Amino acid sequence: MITLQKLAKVFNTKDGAVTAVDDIDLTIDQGEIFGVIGYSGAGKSTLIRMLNMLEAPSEGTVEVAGKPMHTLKNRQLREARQEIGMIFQHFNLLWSRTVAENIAFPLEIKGLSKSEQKERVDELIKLVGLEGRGGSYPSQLSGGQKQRVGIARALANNPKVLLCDEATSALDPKTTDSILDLLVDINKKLGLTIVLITHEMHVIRKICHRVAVMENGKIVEQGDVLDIFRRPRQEMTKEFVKQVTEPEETEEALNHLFGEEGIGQVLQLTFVGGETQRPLITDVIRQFEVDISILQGKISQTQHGSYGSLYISMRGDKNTVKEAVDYIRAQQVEVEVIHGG
Ligand SMILES: Nc1ncnc2c1ncn2[C@@H]1O[C@H](COP(=O)(O)OP(=O)(O)OP(=O)(O)O)[C@@H](O)[C@H]1O
Repeated sequence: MITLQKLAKVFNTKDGAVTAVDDIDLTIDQGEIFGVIGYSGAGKSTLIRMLNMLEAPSEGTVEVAGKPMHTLKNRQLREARQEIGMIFQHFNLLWSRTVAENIAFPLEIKGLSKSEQKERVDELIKLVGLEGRGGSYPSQLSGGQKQRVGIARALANNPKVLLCDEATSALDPKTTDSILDLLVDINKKLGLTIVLITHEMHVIRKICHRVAVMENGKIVEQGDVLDIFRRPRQEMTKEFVKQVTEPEETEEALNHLFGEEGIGQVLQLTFVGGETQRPLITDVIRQFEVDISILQGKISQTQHGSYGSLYISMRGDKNTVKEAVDYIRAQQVEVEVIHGG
């Protein structure tokens, strides 16, 4: 559905050239929810804005829904853009227009009759759960409701692709989740391809099928969300995975524990899918002369199944501990020795 080849963007500023996107190759399949994660300045916004040519590439090609976007101009570009909806962090609504009038805006531009517009607006209002609010003005809505208007407007022309530029970054955690649920719902109902950019791994975990990690304009790692959680390779990816698997206070609490006598070896186990339900710890203590204390555990859900993260401390004879760790590794469970290795 989307193919990027050797895509690059260089901004020429007073202080010299800034390479925002650096030689990116990427393919996104139809019906996929694809996330791009990175810290501020990584180049995410520039990348997503090149998908609909809000930003023109310096080099490379962008193909969306079979159209070579980088070659199109004027009318052809306007037509191609109708296949690509977009939502923004700060909603970009028209404040002097009601909810219904905001949603109708792209339909007006397309030249639909008043009655056709009304019919489509009613459908969209229902789709995004804003029944009864069509006559309200944006200033009378909550942040979550404003983003629902943004989504309805972006979907008005039945696009094939929806681009989400930090669409939940201005919302509180509960509202974020309700908007993410809506995006999953729309993806399933309409078979829409969704590309989102974010700096929050929670967003990736909750709704994305695949993810790319961006740093300094490049994609440094990409893959299925579950695989990335299970085996992050790059330091940057590990940091993002920690946002979800390791609450902030964990590191502090563990560091405190490391100072205690007899803590033994502290291990982080990561397991996915059916493995999350295996009685692994029972197996280990039945087979090896080791003592295990569970320090912290968590199971999280992704679009492709669950994964768990468990911190344990293991004590016993050095060789036996090593054998027990090797045994756990042989069960397809990732083991990281984080203390006493
Ligand atoms: N119009 C512009 N002119 C000059 N430099 C720009 C422009 N837009 C972006 N940049 C630079 O390109 C780099 C990437 O910016 P970009 O906004 O794409 O990153 P980002 O990952 O989306 O970060 P953020 O979430 O903070 O927007 C930054 O160094 C930024 O300063």
